[in-house]
Amino acid sequence: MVLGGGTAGEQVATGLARAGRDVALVENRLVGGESAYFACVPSKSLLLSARRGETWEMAVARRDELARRRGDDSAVARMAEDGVTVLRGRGQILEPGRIEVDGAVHGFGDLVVCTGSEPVIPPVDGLADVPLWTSGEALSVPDLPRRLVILGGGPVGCELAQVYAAFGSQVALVEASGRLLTAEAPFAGEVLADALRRLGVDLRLGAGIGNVERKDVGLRLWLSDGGTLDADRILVAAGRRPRVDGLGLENLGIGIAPGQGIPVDETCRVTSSAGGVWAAGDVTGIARTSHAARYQARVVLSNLLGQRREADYRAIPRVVYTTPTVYSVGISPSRAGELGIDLLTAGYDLASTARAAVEADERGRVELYADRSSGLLVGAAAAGLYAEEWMSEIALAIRAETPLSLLADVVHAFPTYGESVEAPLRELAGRL
Ligand SMILES: Cc1cc2nc3c(=O)[nH]c(=O)nc-3n(C[C@H](O)[C@H](O)[C@H](O)COP(=O)(O)OP(=O)(O)OC[C@H]3O[C@@H](n4cnc5c(N)ncnc54)[C@H](O)[C@@H]3O)c2cc1C
Ligand SMILES: NC(=O)c1ccc[n+]([C@@H]2O[C@H](COP(=O)([O-])OP(=O)(O)OC[C@H]3O[C@@H](n4cnc5c(N)ncnc54)[C@H](O)[C@@H]3O)[C@@H](O)[C@H]2O)c1
Repeated sequence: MVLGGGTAGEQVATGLARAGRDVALVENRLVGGESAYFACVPSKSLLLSARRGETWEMAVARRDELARRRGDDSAVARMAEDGVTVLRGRGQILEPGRIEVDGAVHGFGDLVVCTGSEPVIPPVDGLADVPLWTSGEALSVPDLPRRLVILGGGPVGCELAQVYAAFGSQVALVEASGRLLTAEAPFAGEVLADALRRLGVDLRLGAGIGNVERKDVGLRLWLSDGGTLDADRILVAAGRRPRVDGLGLENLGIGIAPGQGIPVDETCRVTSSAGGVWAAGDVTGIARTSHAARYQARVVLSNLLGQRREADYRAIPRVVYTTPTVYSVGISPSRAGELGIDLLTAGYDLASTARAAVEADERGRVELYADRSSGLLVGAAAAGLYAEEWMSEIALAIRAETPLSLLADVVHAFPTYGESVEAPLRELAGRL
């Protein structure tokens, strides 16, 4: 029994059915989940349309086409072809081996929980009384607000600020911490802040929203730093939490701390359950990207099919698909500080590559982080055009624990942005 038919659930169910197992998938919205209809695909489509200079109408038409007009007929048909039984409705676990789906009770042997995550709405005075968007609405409705305030400067807030500003909305972004993409290397947030400001985005960093009030026309927001903002629409992009409420997990003896994901071990088996219960994707709270959800799904699949497999999260990329792209992988400088790792850092400005001159785009930088004690690369960050493509070799280097002396000997084609990693790799190899 697979509970939740998004990125992770679809992959687990299909894989098990193809291996000849008897599988049911419970889904209460759309088979395919957030990514296909309300998150990754529509946001990347709008960002590309913005880069190409398309009109808003063309961009919305393209987005909706790619998001399959938010219909899952083809996804459900594919499931049926693979032999998966799709149970439409909300699933709630009653006891070990029994689940209720909209009034009907079904039995199961193994259970895989893949219920994803949901947006967090911060407790701001007046916020509950005004019409709000979360990313789901922002990526599925045809409206282009004249004045948009975005609450939160993480990946969602930054990507959507660029989209709406590029299509002509007057965008303000309010971020409580002092910078964008707080968890990543500081230079990445600075490069992105510069790009957003050039598009006309009003960045209010280091401020929260005190309260919100409805006006005759639109809304007024009072900020914690004493400032005000007027808007026609608020988009809340203040983080997401694992979707665990109301699933009946307590009936399997699974306890979860507030705001946390379902605790799993390295095989993605739920640690506090009696056995036969697994989890994959955002609901585990571990990596919260589609590629991580698919990876965990493959790990669950192997283990359920009798081949032990352990997940390794050391080199899962984190990408913000703005222009320029922000790519991070492995340990960030702040995480290294928390873990007490003695980090060696070497960086390079993309402006010094020949490719930057050819592209007439000199924005950005790359930084590589090595652990002085192990002598290995443990993290990297880049802000620059196409960084999501040319930084993949660094993910491989971290995952494969490739010696720095060998990495420093790798030759990159001329003229590419990829050449930018050569000097920092040589520097790190020389300092170790
Ligand atoms: C705006 C935005 C942009 C993003 N862009 C990217 C990107 O570019 N790249 C990237 O890698 N990641 C991106 N992400 C993250 C990515 O969308 C998620 O990591 C991914 O969708 C998680 O997949 P999942 O299978 O865990 O959950 P989901 O795909 O959300 O699937 C969970 C499913 O479970 C169902 N469900 C929940 N509870 C029940 C229940 N009780 N009964 C029945 N069904 C239930 C839900 O309806 C849903 O379909 C983005 C996220 C957002 C919000
Ligand atoms: N390209 C991608 O892979 C991609 C894109 C978008 C989202 N995602 C996933 O979606 C998840 C959610 O992204 P997100 O950007 O919503 O969350 P986030 O947690 O990364 O960022 C939320 C931001 O909102 C700020 N904030 C919270 N409350 C606030 C308040 N009251 N006032 C002002 N600021 C406030 C926080 O300081 C934080 O910087 C991420 O974990 C990410 O993995 C991935």
